[in-house]
Order: sequence, then C-alpha cells, then structure tokens
Amino acid sequence: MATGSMYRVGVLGHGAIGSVVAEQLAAGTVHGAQLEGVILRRPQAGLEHEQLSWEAALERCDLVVECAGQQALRENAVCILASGVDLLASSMGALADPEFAAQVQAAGPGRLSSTAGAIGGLDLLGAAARMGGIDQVLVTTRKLPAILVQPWMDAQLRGELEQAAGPVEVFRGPAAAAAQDFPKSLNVAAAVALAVGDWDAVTARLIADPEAGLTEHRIEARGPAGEYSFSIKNHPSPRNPRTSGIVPWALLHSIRQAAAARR
Ligand SMILES: NC(=O)C1=CN([C@@H]2O[C@H](COP(=O)(O)OP(=O)(O)OC[C@H]3O[C@@H](n4cnc5c(N)ncnc54)[C@H](O)[C@@H]3O)[C@@H](O)[C@H]2O)C=CC1
Ligand SMILES: O=C([O-])CC(=O)C(=O)O
Repeated sequence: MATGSMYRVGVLGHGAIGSVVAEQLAAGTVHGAQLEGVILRRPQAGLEHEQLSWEAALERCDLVVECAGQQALRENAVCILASGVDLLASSMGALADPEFAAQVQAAGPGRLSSTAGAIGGLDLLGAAARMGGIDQVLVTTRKLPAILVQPWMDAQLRGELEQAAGPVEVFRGPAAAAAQDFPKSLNVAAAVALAVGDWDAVTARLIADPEAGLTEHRIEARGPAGEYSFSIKNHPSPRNPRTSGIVPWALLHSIRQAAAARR
C-alpha cells in the first residue's frame, strides 16, 4: 500500500463477527481503512457488500480479516500470506495444531496477527512472560450450557448439558486441547497461550452455567513478575450466543491500529 492511501480490507465470513466488521468498514467508521469486499463460501443474494472471489480478494486487499472459523483459517491462511496479503485471525485456536502453526510461520510475505477478541490483558501477560516467564495461567470460561454441545460428545454428556440445573465443569485441560475440542468457544485460551508464548503454561476450564447470561472469562496468572487476575463479562452477540458481542469491535480496533501504522 502506498503511503497515505487507504488500507483495503477483505472480510472472510459474514456471520455474527464478519457482518459487523464489514458494516462498520463500509460505513467508514475506521479511519484509514475501507471495505474492499466480503469473501463468502457461496454467493449470497441481497448482500449490500461486494462479494469477492479469492482471486479478486488476493489481488485487491491489503488485509484479510478472518471471521469464519478455525477450518476456514486452516484452509486459507498460507495462500493469503503467500500472496503478500496480511491476515488478522479471529480463530487462532487453529494454531494449536503444531503442523499448521509451522506452515503459517513459514508463509509470507504477508503477516499474520490475531485479535484479542473477547478478552483483554494480553499485553500485560506478554510483558510478564518476557520479564521472567509465566509459571501458570488458568483461563476459566463460563457460558450457557446449550451452546457448548459439540458433535464429539456422547449422549450422556449432551444430556447433562441440555438439562443442567446448575454449573457443570465440561472441560479442564491444556489450552491446545480446549481450542480443538471447543473450536467456536475457546479461541480465548489460544489467545492467552500465544500472548505468553507457551501453550503448556495455560490451562483452560469451561463451565456450563445456566445462569451465565453474560459470557465470563476469568484469567488468573502468576510468575516472577507478579500475580494477575482479570475478569471479563461480555454480553453475547445477538446474532450468535456463542460469540461475545465485543469481538468484531476488537477486530475493528486492530484494523484501525494497523491502518494507522502504515501511514
Ligand atoms: N478470538 C475470539 O475471542 C473469538 C473467536 N471466534 C471465532 O470466530 C469464528 C466466527 O464467529 P461468528 O462470526 O460468531 O460465527 P458465525 O457462525 O456467526 O459466522 C461464521 C460465518 O463464516 C462463514 N464461513 C465458514 N467457513 C467459511 C469459509 N471457508 N469461507 C467463507 N465463509 C465461511 C459461515 O458461513 C458464517 O456465515 C468462530 O467460529 C470462532 O472460531 C469467535 C468468538 C470469539
Ligand atoms: O466470544 C467469546 O466469548 C469467546 C469465544 O467464543 C472463543 O474464544 O472462541
């Protein structure tokens, strides 16, 4: 992109996150950035934004913002980066697969970044990790039971979730397994692991709670730099109760920063 020109953004996916990102970019609310178009799996009638083929997107965009899920990130990341287009990911849990992470790391000249998404405190955790390492991080997520049902669950676990009258611990384990077992709900655990640069330091805990009207993420960390505790409670997206409503706005914040850095 030439100095002073607009940062041209393609939005991959047009669900709860992508529709807000595309709408705001099209409305011109992100200074220095513009919507080049949306990239969909199949053409959609009546959509107000230009629908880009992959060929057009890689030719015309400076940045692709992935808002389409871990599988879509896996399928498209290397090609995007190899075309010299930057990539801002929402579904960074895909990077829990070391083979995919290595492929992405080797790809370029486009650059990969990921959003803070539904959480915060990543700068501080990254600084603490750099200062002396992080001994342990626990990320506890609390969401409504019905949205946590997964295709791999057996009938008993599904039943427990569907009929939960109180909080049920559905998962406790390494961040990488969390992001893989709950690909639409625990990218946040991956975001923390990436921030501290250590997948093994991060344990994720997932609580299905019928009282969780707000989605909660509690991050507790300790190490030589200090002890940290963040509690985040987000209203879910009205369009997708699995996703916190703040997530597209975190992406828009990152796009604004990236556009400003290029000026
Ligand atoms: N980092 C974070 O804090 C968070 C990350 N996420 C990630 O963002 C993803 C999207 O979330 P939502 O917008 O709420 O989901 P959504 O289900 O509302 O929308 C996803 C859209 O992507 C489209 N899509 C799927 N595969 C595609 C492909 N290969 N090419 C083009 N479009 C494709 C779908 O048709 C759908 O319209 C989640 O699956 C999750 O991986 C979600 C919430 C928080
Ligand atoms: O939106 C949220 O609260 C978190 C989420 O779904 C994810 O990390 O995948």
